[in-house]
Amino acid sequence: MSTFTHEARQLAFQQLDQAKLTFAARGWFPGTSGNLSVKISSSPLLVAVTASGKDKTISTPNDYLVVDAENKPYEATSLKPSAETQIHTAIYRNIPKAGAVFHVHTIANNLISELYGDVSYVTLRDQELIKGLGIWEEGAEIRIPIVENYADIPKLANAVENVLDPRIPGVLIRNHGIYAWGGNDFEAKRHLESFEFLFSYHLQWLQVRHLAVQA
Ligand SMILES: CSC[C@@H](O)[C@@H](O)C(=O)COP(=O)(O)O
Ligand SMILES: [Zn+2]
Repeated sequence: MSTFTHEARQLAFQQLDQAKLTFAARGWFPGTSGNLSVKISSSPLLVAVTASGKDKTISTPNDYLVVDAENKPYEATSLKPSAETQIHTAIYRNIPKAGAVFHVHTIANNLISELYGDVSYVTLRDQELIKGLGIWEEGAEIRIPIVENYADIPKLANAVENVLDPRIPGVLIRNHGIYAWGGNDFEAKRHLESFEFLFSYHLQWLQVRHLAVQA
């Protein structure tokens, strides 16, 4: 017997579609990259996730499916779950309050991950948008973990799992992209947008500062 209703599945698919088209309009899914998920049940863990290799700038009736805790389709389907589904389920397993996980490849998140990859984290401070991550303390400083981009997905998922920090809703994968999450789709989107703003600001700040020193 199914542990969720048809309506719950449809709502999750709609939320994924809305997030997908919004991010696609910003060019956040180059070359079919990126994947998104929304949790539909905690016990057992069941997750609505993007199908692998799809053009994420368009909507079709075959873009999403439901997977279980073993990353296998929960219902009969010809669709293949995202190749990186295991990273999503690792996050849900370790962060029980996570309700949605969004992954995008952007120039800004790739540059930041390479710039600070050798130290395995990037530190950001003195930015209003840190509040967008749900961190409201005065003068907050955040450390976003960075893991190496292992081709072996179980190894990559394990690396992500090992650096999860419940205070920081994101992990960078070096020269690959970011995984960001939140209690629901709205919060995961806010976190992802905040991270991307912080990364772009930081990169532009480094450039402007460099030019100012030269002048
Ligand atoms: C086509 S490049 C990107 C992929 O290798 C992967 O990193 C990615 O984000 C998308 O994989 P997918 O299987 O479509 O979810
Ligand atoms: Zn990816």
